[in-house]
Amino acid sequence: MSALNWTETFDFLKYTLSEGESSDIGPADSYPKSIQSAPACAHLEATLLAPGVLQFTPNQATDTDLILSCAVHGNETAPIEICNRLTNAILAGDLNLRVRLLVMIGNIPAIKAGTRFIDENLNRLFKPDARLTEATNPEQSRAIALMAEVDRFFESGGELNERRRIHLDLHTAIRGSKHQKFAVHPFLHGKPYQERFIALLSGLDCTAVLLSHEATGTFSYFSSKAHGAEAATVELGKVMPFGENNPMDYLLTETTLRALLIQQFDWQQVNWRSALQLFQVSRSVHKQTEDFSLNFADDTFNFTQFETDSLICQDGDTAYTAQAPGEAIVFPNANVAIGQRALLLLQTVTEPDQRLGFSDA
Ligand SMILES: O=C(O)CCC(=O)N[C@@H](CCC(=O)O)C(=O)O
Ligand SMILES: [Zn+2]
Repeated sequence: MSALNWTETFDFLKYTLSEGESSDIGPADSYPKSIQSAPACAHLEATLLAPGVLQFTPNQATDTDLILSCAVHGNETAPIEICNRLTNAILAGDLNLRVRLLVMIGNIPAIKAGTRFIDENLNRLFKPDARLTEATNPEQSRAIALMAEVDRFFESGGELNERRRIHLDLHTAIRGSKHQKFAVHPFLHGKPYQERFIALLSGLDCTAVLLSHEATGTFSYFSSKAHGAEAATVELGKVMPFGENNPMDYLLTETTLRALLIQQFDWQQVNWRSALQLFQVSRSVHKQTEDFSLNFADDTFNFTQFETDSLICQDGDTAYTAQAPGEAIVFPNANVAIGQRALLLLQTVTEPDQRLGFSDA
């Protein structure tokens, strides 16, 4: 294994973005690389497994395998900054890690380009039951590599019944939201929800959780379905350029992430029932024609509700109207490719315990 010497100026994000552009970090194919001489290396191993993929393994026994991923969409900068701060803090010895941790920076070329993706939306390519095996563009090859890293990380941690597996895939939303921070919980195919995980999402400052109604190609769905991980797409505010995110907006989120990393997060202290609204995804609208339009203004917030029978969007000859009182929109985007999801429709869940299935907890 090749080695990389940590110095006080080491910065995980800068290192990842400068790879291939600087002669002092070695060729891009010299993986894995063990990080040496960091203050934290006295009590953990830090190994760069691939560009933007860094595993921390504490020397002492752990019972949790945690994945923190960001930049699955390249222009969603706040999560990248959060993951970078946490990673640098661990290496500098400022955070006493007590879980196995895999940090993943998703779409590196898209970060450099300042765009959501280069050729294709990476967060539609993680299909556990119809896996990509050959790539025809950068996102497809990255999806194949990231899925292999997730497989290896969870499988090498130990059996699912002996470990807690968590994957938090951190994003930001394109438009403003009535809930500044919220999470999308993957479809569980009838398996039970975990109250401790809903409480964790609340602890991360999410005030809404959307329960998916179907299989998808998202990164969090992959970890949930293929590895039984407690997983979610966590939306942390709105897309902003690097440097324009206010760290104060992420104080609670980051405090909870730090607590999770040092095994000090106590989910039973979180009053999620009063802090969090639950939504069921009722419909997923996929764009079918170039003649697709949204029937509301560009600055309409996520979670805006529509009156029954009012027009939400039009796709060629098909009109989508609100089917129940208070049906709400999230992630509307008329500019997606044909066949891709153009928006989700939501119903408010009035009996969260009943819907989540742990009313006796
Ligand atoms: O704001 C938007 O329109 C998109 C924000 C975003 O990237 N959301 C994720 C959600 C993934 C999920 O449904 O779990 C995405 O669209 O990939
Ligand atoms: Zn995103």
